[in-house]
Amino acid sequence: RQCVIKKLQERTFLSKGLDHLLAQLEKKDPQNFFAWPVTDAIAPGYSQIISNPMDFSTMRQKIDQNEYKHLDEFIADFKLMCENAMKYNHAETVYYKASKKLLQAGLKMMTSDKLGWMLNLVP
Ligand SMILES: COc1ccc(Br)cc1-c1nc(N)nc2[nH]cnc12
Repeated sequence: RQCVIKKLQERTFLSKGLDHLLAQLEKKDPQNFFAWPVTDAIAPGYSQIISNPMDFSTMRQKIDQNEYKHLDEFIADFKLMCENAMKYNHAETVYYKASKKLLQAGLKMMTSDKLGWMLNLVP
């Protein structure tokens, strides 16, 4: 019973931390390019080129549904989201440049040692 309570506490602890990280990352996307899924209407042929789409609203859903067991799963979705934009868009576009900048700033924030406490939560 105690271990169940402990697991639940750890889980809310992790999701609180991920909530905070997501909010920090969203602030780094002022044009809201990454707030919602990219549609084929916005980007012709996107769904044929990008097989695993990702965006901040989907990451929010996954936090709320406890789908992230570890910080590195959250980081992997963030990287996927940025890499998708760099795959579909050419290097001189505003989207490619915004995603490169977001990726660098986001990883710098998330891989700093002060986040070590989140890395081993919820085994
Ligand atoms: C949700 O996406 C958008 C929303 C509004 C506007 Br304007 C552009 C995009 C968008 N466009 C393209 N070509 N590539 C992307 N990668 C991530 N965002 C995008």
